[in-house]
Amino acid sequence: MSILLEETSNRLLPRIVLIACGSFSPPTPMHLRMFEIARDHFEMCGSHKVIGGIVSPTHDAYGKKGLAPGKHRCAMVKLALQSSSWIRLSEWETLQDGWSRTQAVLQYHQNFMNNYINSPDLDNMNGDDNHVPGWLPPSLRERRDPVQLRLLCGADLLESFAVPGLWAEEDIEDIVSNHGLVVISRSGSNAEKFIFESDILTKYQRNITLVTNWVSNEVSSTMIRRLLSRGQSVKYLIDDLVIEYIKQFGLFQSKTTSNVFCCGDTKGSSVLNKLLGGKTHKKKSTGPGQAVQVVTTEYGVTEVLDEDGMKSKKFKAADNV
Ligand SMILES: Nc1ncnc2c1ncn2[C@@H]1O[C@H](COP(=O)(O)OP(=O)(O)OP(=O)(O)O)[C@@H](O)[C@H]1O
Ligand SMILES: NC(=O)c1ccc[n+]([C@@H]2O[C@H](COP(=O)(O)O)[C@@H](O)[C@H]2O)c1
Repeated sequence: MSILLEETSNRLLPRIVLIACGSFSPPTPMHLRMFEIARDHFEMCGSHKVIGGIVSPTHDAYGKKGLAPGKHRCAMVKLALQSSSWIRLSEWETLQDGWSRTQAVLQYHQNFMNNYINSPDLDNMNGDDNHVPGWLPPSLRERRDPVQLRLLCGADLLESFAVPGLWAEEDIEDIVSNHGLVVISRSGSNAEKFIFESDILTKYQRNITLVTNWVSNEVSSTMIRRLLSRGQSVKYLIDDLVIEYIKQFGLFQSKTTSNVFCCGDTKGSSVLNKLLGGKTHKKKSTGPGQAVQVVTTEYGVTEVLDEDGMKSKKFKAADNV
């Protein structure tokens, strides 16, 4: 809703900021479309004012196969966001010592925004460090009322809540009760059914916004990596600037070449160090990202697929959540 509309309707809408957590290896147009679809939804409902969007790439230690180094993923997200006036990159996760749980990511960004809104003296907000991070929505201090940070995700991420051992129950509860979820539909997933089968999600259903994406686009990072690894074109599937960057740094190349920059891979590290100006990146392959793709195949039955689409686990969605 425009400021004018908001003013004429004589009420200030509660403000929200959307944050998408993921691998973004590489970022695809759908990662960013999620934000536009969600903002349109809130604007059309007239229920909230979306004042910013944050893309937060996960740490290298997440350990998912195909994860390019954080520095490259952040650079690609920045390029993909060049044409956006309101979605911004947060490098915070990638700069931590290890992988951060999504609940901790939300808490960090939420606390930072709360402090920023309430800080009487902007410059002293971070103590000695006056740096205001680039991910902060510029209009944050235009009003002093609180801003809620909501987790924006595709329905497959919601369904990953049921992967045994992947998410702590208290984290799920904290995310849905204190922040809220905005879930974009994705083919192969059934978010409504998934919520119905989960007691926690049903309890906090009012904090979960399901948005139907009527113009679905099944381009995924996995598909892009697959085409690239086969030396095939990805033009018109992802941003030209991102394609240029991938070419320039030789990312996602075929496993038979020497510079494969996947997590856990040690062969490409010397080439990688050169490209990164001699900096050594810690690479652990033991993070929770081993469960890479979650697909609901029939009502209530969820499959966890590995990178090559091989079925590795099959379970009832409600078993875990
Ligand atoms: N086509 C899509 N439709 C809806 N949501 C999507 C789509 N692609 C990605 N997302 C969402 O974007 C977020 C970040 O996802 P992620 O980086 O894992 O993308 P991905 O393309 O699914 O990656 P990968 O193929 O490596 O598993 C997740 O919440 C995911 O659900
Ligand atoms: N317990 C948790 O907080 C938890 C578990 C698994 C994945 N995640 C996050 O969800 C996102 C999933 O990304 P992918 O869909 O690329 O695997 C990542 O940002 C990852 O850090 C969080």
